[in-house]
Amino acid sequence: MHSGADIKEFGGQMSGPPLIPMIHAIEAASKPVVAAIEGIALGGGLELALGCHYRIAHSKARVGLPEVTLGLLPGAGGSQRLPRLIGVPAALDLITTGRHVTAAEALKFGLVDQITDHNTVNVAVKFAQRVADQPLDARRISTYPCLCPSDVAVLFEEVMQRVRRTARGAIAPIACVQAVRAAATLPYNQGMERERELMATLFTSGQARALQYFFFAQRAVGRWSMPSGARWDTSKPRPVHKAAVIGLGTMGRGITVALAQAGFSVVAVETQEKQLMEAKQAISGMLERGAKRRGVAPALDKINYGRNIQSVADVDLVIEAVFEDMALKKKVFQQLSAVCKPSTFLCSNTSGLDIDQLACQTRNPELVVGMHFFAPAHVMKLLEVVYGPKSSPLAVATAMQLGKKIGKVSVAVGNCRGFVGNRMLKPYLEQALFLLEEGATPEFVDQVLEEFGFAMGVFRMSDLSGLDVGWKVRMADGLAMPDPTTGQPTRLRQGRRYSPLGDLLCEQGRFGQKTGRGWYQYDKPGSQVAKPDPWLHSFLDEYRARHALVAHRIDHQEVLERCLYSMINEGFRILEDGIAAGPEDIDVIYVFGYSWPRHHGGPMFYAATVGLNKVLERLEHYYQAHPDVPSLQPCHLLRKLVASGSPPIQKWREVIKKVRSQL
Ligand SMILES: CCC/C=C/C(=O)SCCNC(=O)CCNC(=O)[C@H](O)C(C)(C)COP(=O)([O-])OP(=O)([O-])OC[C@H]1O[C@@H](n2cnc3c(N)ncnc32)[C@H](O)[C@@H]1OP(=O)([O-])[O-]
Repeated sequence: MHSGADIKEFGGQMSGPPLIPMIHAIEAASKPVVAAIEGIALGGGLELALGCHYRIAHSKARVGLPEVTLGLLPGAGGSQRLPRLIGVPAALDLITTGRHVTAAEALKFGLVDQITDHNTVNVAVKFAQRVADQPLDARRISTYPCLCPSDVAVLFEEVMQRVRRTARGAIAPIACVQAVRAAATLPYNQGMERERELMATLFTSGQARALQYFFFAQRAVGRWSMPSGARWDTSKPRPVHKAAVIGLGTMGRGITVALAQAGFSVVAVETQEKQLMEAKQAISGMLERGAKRRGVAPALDKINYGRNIQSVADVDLVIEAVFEDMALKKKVFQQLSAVCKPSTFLCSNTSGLDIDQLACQTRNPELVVGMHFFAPAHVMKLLEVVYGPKSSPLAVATAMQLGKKIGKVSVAVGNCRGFVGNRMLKPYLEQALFLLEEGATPEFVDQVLEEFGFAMGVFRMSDLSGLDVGWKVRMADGLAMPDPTTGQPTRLRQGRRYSPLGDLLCEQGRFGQKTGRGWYQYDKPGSQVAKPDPWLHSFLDEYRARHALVAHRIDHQEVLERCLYSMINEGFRILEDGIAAGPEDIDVIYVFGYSWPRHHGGPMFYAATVGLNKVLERLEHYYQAHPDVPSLQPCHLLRKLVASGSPPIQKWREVIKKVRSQL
């Protein structure tokens, strides 16, 4: 088993002998060298095997060149040998995606010479004896010509365009294509030189550091802790065999599919007949499509549908996914508490409501936690597991383990409005609206955010998810209403600046893609092609005139700083309040749940990269200009970190601990 270089050593002194000369020496050896691959051979591990004359893999082995996921390329000859061995198209696929392949697939590619179910080393020794007297000249991959399709220039052009489109500003996938192009067009030695130059650029890039940080952050979130001192390693989960989902709207359907696909028996309850029929059809379709993609049988028989909440009496865990309305959810929790076994965990898929209020409706509030999925729930990797003041470590451990079993990256977070993800989204969305009021257009704001690396800018995203969702929440909060004295929308609510722009669009029936109009216009309802809307531009002009707002030129820097730094500032408040245990939790939530570009590490890592003093200074600047926007006021923890000399992100927890103990 060889998982490649020790990622902690990147950027510092690497231990052990230099890999490239060692691989060259193996390849140049006059005796045959056979690599026996068991478990995994990734990165440098596979590059070493590519220097050998033959490769034998166990049938359960996996191989791959995952360097691109760490912001690098296979820099020990991998980018030059792999295309020579398996051809340019297959090598481009493996190197630009970093995906792991099974032994069977590796054999199909010609990456390994033989696979075995027996002891790999024994088989490799026998193999070596068999080939001992065969000439090695034809086994040294660096001497192979690179197998290219005749239209290789067109192929590289197409791949480069596709990679640029999907890389969202990440440089490693592009460098990977350039390195493979060098293999296809240059002699081996020159190709190696090009690989070295490209690797040197990547090695010192901030993106590689961000991706390597993120590798460890993903693993760090599994080591959760609660302010009570409960921890992942001292809290045992209870096994869950049978689960239930209550409410089969979009979220409930996705959650049911995720559970069934992972092998859980699911009781899926929907009280409305028509909705239940539609849900059954939709869930079966999702399961069948997923099974076809994975080449397995659809898990249709794992689900029992029902209209009656009584049918969940014997399940181990329930996930409530009814409409986002506190009164309704409270009622459901009262019913569940009466119907279920006393030991059943009761979880809510709320995206921001108070878990404690729900827990208070039940006999066993310690068994209540939030399980906040992201749409579409069977696809999106993120799960926020939300503990309230009464939630037991057992309930948190069980929800975290269930998340893992259904393939989610689960992050344990505290209970507050919006939890971590949606709480941080609020100032970000708010700033985007303020920027429109002050002179920007939705297209410009989105362009800046998409250039930064978000899959979608804030306004395109809002059109996709539907403007009416937030409108209903703001109405319930008493925000989205005209001023009772004037009947006019006001720009001040509850003592702070408020933008009613989203509410005004909803009043016009502009709910986004589904109505064919939102921040953009669409050819027809449901279309995904967003086009700038002249109506919206005149509407903004009129709005500014009505409120005596003078449009000013807003540049790229202002959009980025106001949207991102206000969100980051909220992230520091979340850390200060103990809602997230550390910056890694926030960063993992943002990358997996909100399409934050992974090559920027996550919002908190990005703040560290920009420099905490710069973030502080710019927030102070904007807060001075907008004193009625509290989210721009730099929080105590940020000031404290800057005053402590802006320690590296790995040391923030020490400062956070001090700040929390002073509160
Ligand atoms: C010039 C040429 C240089 C060569 C470059 C390369 O080789 S680039 C290629 C570089 N290689 C890669 O990109 C491979 C990266 N690794 C993987 O993809 C997966 O770990 C796995 C598939 C090997 C095992 O998955 P799994 O779910 O069974 O296990 P898990 O993921 O939970 O890990 C268990 C523990 O091991 C830790 N750890 C693991 N690998 C490394 C590492 N390389 N380094 C350091 N640490 C590593 C991991 O952090 C965790 O520690 P914790 O949190 O317990 O303290």
